[in-house]
Amino acid sequence: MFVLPIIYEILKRAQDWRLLDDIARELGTPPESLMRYIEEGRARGVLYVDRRVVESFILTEEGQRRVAEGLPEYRLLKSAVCEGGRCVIDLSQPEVEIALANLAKIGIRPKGRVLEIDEETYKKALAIVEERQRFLTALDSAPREILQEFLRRKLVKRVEKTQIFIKAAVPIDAVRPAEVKTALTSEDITSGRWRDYILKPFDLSIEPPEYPAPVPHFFNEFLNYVREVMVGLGFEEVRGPILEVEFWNFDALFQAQDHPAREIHDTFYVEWDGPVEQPPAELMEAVKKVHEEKWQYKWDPKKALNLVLRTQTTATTIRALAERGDGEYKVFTIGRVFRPEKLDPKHSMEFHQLDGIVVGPGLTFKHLLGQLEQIAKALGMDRVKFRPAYFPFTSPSVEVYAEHPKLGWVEFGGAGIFRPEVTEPLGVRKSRVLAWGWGLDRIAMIILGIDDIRELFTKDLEKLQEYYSRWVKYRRNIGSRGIRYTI
Ligand SMILES: N[C@@H](Cc1ccccc1)C(=O)O
Repeated sequence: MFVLPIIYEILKRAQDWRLLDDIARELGTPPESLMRYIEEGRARGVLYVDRRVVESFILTEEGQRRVAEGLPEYRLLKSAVCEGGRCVIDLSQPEVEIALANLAKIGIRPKGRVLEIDEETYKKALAIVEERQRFLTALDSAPREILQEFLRRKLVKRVEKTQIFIKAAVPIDAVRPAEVKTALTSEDITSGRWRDYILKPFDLSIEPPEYPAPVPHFFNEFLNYVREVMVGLGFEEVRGPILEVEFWNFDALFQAQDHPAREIHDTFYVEWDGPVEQPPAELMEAVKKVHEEKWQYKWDPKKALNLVLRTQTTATTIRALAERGDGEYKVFTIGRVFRPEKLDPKHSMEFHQLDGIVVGPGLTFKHLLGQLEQIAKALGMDRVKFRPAYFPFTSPSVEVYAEHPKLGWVEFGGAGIFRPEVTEPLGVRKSRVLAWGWGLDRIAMIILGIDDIRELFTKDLEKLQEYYSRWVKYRRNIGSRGIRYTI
């Protein structure tokens, strides 16, 4: 069995019953600091613990004073002047009454104003008194009658003390000291060495240190600004779940169930056997029909109800479209999305998107580009480029790029007009739907000149300050910039 190294040290010394205080002294630690290990050893069944209440004596304040100054009778005897076999003590001294009362008990009494005794008697008396003085500093070894006397004189008081005795419950070769770990490496796990470690449990009751946020978080400020811009342009905000059914994340967007983006490497699938929110039955039916007709495969309603971490906030705008149907309106959503990407300066498995739709009859591709231009301008992006692209749910489709001061042209989102295969099952027939999804992390990197996506989540206070001041400067300049774009 593996035990903490300190417990091992204790067990080694406690093969027989031992007083904890003695072991603590050997280990050079105060006994109190061993208590939690004693408890742990007991809980793990490697240690017996026996508590005994014993009486013990400690000095009173008076007792402490007498240790420092000497007992009155001791001081009196020490002031003797001995000559020619006789010892004489002057009695005009402080506390002489107490001293004499105690000397009387050992048969020494004055005659008149001086105390005069033969040297032999003096030496005997001094020996008795010296011993008493010594026992005052060694109460543990003092004989009973001396303690009684100290008690009577209120030099000591009786207290009860718990003594802890311990004894190993296992032979020492049945245990081995183990390393204590607060974190495991992948090496620890693959080699199986983790079995030999003792894992320190997290104590969730401990308050974390307070985060002295010197400035608001620039990325939060940026997200709020994007929200303001969208509302300012006449869009209404909608929200949707992060834990989404495949139906809204993929099926309603005409992404075939065998589309590569739905394979495990691109999506975090969530295991869940409980109930999920059911999309309307006639909608499921309509989506099934269009998938089977156009993509030529057997659509599986069960698969559509699997849970995923949403991979795109288009899942949320398509919900809004299904709810509101035909008409004239503009909605947007801002939220987190998740994809199993390899973390690098431009990719993270968790990022933020701004998705928007503009719904209305007679909308065209030009309207879309105009709308995107307007938003890009409001966010202060100098130049954007559009490139033809493919998304299963839009046609025509574009990718949108902007120039990063260091990384060059960076793609930050997609856009297009929803295909009839997307809109018709939702009952949207008279209107066309302009749609886009932009990566907000990338946009923040572009406008603030940050060249690694991980920096958006830095904990370095100086950097947070630096990025915040860049953001403040940037915001001040937005509006005085123009936008040029090429198609
Ligand atoms: N959802 C797409 C972006 C997009 C949204 C809407 C229309 C076209 C493209 C993505 O995440 O890549």
